[in-house]
Amino acid sequence: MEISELVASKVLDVPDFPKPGILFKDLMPLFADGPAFAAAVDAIIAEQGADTFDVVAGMEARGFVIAAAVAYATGKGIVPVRKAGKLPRQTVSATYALEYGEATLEVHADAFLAGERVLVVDDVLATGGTAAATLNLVEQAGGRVSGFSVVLELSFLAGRERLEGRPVHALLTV
Ligand SMILES: O=P(O)(O)OC[C@H]1O[C@H](OP(=O)(O)OP(=O)(O)O)[C@H](O)[C@@H]1O
Ligand SMILES: Nc1ncnc2[nH]cnc12
Repeated sequence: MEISELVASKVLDVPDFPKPGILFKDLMPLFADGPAFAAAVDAIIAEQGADTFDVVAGMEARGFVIAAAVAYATGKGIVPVRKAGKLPRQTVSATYALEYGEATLEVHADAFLAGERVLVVDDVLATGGTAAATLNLVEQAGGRVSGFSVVLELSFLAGRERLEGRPVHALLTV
């Protein structure tokens, strides 16, 4: 089965969550299925190339699931990009709008070596607010974004346009 079909078969649509009018794409069935989760992680690594990055960054919370698996499978480290107030040392931060609200993300100011190649991964690309903020934070903290992968892209929310021509890999675009 194609990876896009596999992902499609493991995503549940939940209407009106977390707010009326939002169609929430729930990826928990994909995460809970061992072979399907492994196939998704392997597909992200294959499309990016394991030798194209030095470290993996993932956004709290669902991005951590993918990022940790990609990091472990490739023998790289993981840098968590966290919601405000969670990191103990000096941070760089960005506030942004997402499909159903607003959030602030932070990363430690010394999280990356100068010029380190950083693969950014998340579960969903919706409006692109989270992704745009994260890519900027990685660069503010001294890293170089080598690629950005998501499991699922919601193209009707135009997240790609917000990323101003940066390449995005999605296992499934709907
Ligand atoms: O493209 P955007 O409109 O920014 O939306 C995408 C983001 O929204 C979700 O995270 P959320 O902030 O809901 O947090 P969670 O992972 O903690 O559930 C998702 O995991 C992405 O990070
Ligand atoms: N519709 C949606 N479903 C799941 N995660 C999301 N993150 C932002 N919008 C989302």
